Amino acid sequence: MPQFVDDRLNEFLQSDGGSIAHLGPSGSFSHEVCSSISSRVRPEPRRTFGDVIDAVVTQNVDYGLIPIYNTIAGQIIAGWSALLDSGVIAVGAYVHRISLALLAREGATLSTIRRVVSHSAALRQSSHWQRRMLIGAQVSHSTAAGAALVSRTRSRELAAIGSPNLADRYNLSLVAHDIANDVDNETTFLLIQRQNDTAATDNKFQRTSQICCPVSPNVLLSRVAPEGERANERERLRSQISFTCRSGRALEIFLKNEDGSTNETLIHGCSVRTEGRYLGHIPVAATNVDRLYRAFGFQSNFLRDHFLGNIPKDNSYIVIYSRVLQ
Ligand SMILES: O=C(O)C(=O)C[C@]1(C(=O)O)C=C[C@@H](O)C=C1
Repeated sequence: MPQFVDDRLNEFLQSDGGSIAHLGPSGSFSHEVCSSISSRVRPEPRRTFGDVIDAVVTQNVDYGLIPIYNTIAGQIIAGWSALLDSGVIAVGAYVHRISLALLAREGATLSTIRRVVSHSAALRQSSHWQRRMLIGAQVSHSTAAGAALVSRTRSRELAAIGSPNLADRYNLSLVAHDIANDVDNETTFLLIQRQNDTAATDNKFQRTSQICCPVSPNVLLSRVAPEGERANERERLRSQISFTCRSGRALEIFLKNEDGSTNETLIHGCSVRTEGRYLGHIPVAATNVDRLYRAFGFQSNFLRDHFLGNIPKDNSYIVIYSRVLQ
C-alpha cells in the first residue's frame, strides 16, 4: 500500500484516480510505483524528469512522480534539479523497494556479458557488483529504457540492470538477481502537482516556514545534542548520525520565515548558520511532515522531537535541498 505524506491524498487517488506522469517507458521503477497506487491511476510515461515536470506544469496530467532519494545512492540529483524552482508542489511521498536484476538477451550468460546499461541511480546502487565483475557501464534515461535497448540489440555482451519484471515486458532473460550493494534498497518518490490544483484536494498548502536540508553530520550532532548534554542521548544520536552519514542520509535542518530570515527560537537554542548551497525550494504538505523525514532515512523521532515539535502542525513547509557536505 503506498504511503503518502498526506493520507487524504492517498484515499483520494484510490477512489478518484488521475493521470501521473512518470519516468518511462513501462516497467521502470517509477512506473511500478504508479501502478501500485491504484488501478484507477493512469500512468503516463515520459522520457526525462524534465518532461515529467513539463507535463504537470502544462496541465497535460494531474500529477507527476519524481524520485528524490535512494538509501544506497543518496540524493537523486537529477530528480531534485528538475523539481527545484519548477513551481510545483509536493503533495505526497512514497517509499518503494528496489530490487535490481541483470537482464539480457536469450543465450547471454555472466561470461558473455561485458557491459551493462541502466539509469545512473541504478548503476550507483549496483556499483560493487559491477566492480567485482569488471564490467563496463553505460547510462540510459531509465532502467526500462536500458532494457528496451538490450532487447533491440542482438549482442550477448550487453545487459540491462533494473526490475526483474522487465524480463517479461522486454522478452529478456534474468541472468542474476539481487545485485544491489545492499538488499535493503529503497527509493523515495515525491508525488507532485501544480500549485493551484492543490486547492481541490487540500486547502492547507499555504506556506509559513521553510525547512532547509543541507547535510553536515558533525554540525548536525552538535546542534541536536551539544557537548556535555545528555551523554546517553548524545551517544545514541552519534551512532545514528554517523550511520546515516555513511550512507549519505544525514540532513541539517534550518527553518526560515517567509521573508527568508531564520527563526532561531524554533530550534531549541541551537544556533542557525546556513551552510551548503541554496538550490531552490518546493512546498510540502505538512500534515505529516515527520513521515517525510523518516522517508529520508531517519530511524527515530529525533528530528521531530528536536526540531519539529514547535512547529504548528496546520502549516505547510518548504523543503530546501542543498548539496551533500563531506
Ligand atoms: O529508471 C527507473 O526505473 C526510474 O524509475 C528512476 C530511478 C531513479 O531515478 O532513482 C528510480 C528508482 C531507482 O532508484 C532507480 C532509478
